[in-house]
Amino acid sequence: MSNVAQAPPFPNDVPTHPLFVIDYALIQGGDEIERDRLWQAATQLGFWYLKEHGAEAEVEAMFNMGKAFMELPLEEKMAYEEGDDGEQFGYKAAGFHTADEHGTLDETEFLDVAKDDVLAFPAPVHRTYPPLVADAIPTVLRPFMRKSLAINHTLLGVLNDKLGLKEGTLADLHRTKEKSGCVARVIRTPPQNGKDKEALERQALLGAHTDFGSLSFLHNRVGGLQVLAPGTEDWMYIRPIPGHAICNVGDSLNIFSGGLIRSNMHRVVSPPRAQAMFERYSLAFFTRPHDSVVLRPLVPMASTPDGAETIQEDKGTAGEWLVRRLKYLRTGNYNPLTKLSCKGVESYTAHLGTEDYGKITQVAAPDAAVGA
Ligand SMILES: O=C(O)CCC(=O)C(=O)O
Ligand SMILES: [Fe+2]
Repeated sequence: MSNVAQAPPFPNDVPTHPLFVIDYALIQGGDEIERDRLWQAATQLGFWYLKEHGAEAEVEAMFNMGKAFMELPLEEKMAYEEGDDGEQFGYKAAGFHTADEHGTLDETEFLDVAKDDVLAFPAPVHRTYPPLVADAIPTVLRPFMRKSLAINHTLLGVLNDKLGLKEGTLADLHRTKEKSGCVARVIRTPPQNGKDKEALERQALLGAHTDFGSLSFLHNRVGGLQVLAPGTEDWMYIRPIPGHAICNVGDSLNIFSGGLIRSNMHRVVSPPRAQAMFERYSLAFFTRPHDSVVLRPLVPMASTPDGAETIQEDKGTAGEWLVRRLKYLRTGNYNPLTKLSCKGVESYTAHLGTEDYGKITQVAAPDAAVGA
């Protein structure tokens, strides 16, 4: 166990939302039942646990590198700040994203390292990184990314088949060699002690959002991640389970699937109870379509329960989608008086993705799910 996991275990008396547990070894072996369960998880909530993924050692090394980076002096990190133009790689300081439509500041720091920079290293594709991060590219970042990419591509292959798409269709929209927004992210939030209970329950440290790309491979050590399940109004914690990654679907895959595969709302709040007194670290790898891919449905569109079609037209390219979503999350583009960005576009709502499309499938209690 690394030194990022000092907090006590997630409490047993805090309500949590159950998730399917998908066994990656069975998926790799082509097990039909497990492939069906992955499809159910992806279409019902769009979140599942993944066990037997074989990336634990790489994840651990990433946490240790990420912690060393986060402990650098703020001014060193600020030299790599992502800025207000939709740049998605580098460092995002706390308070630089709005956490809600009122312009509340987020409390989350990111280290975002591009897949393209890691695979082409030492040649920079998008940007350079602090020496501590650059030095870790061959030994830490590259092994983590290679595993994450392989896992997400295997899962995409299953979803490709279940959608009835010609073999390789989704793979062809996520070509590793093309420039993309694929990124490894280390996430830190500060200890939350000293805040009153109500503030803790109310305040998002990372605002409610859907992910921008296709598949996210997430590693939580302490609580804080919450989902808003379809048909419900209460945010529910997801329980971190040792050795289990949390996988979730993002907007691009939701759009490709005509709304069938769900990109669900989630956020980060204070870890519960005694865990709140500790820093929270988490780690994600986001697989996103390459930048030039046009986001549009590839299968007939799903309908909402009242029959209304949800995804009407193409949404521009994956690259444009990312820039728009990131840019209008930036505090620097938010005007607290008019809620208009400096450039005269509605700011917070201008960043939104497929959050409105999530009313397609009713969530059923997953079988054999744990975490509740
Ligand atoms: O830290 C987490 O558990 C989730 C982070 C997240 O949702 C994101 O970075 O998109
Ligand atoms: Fe997310």
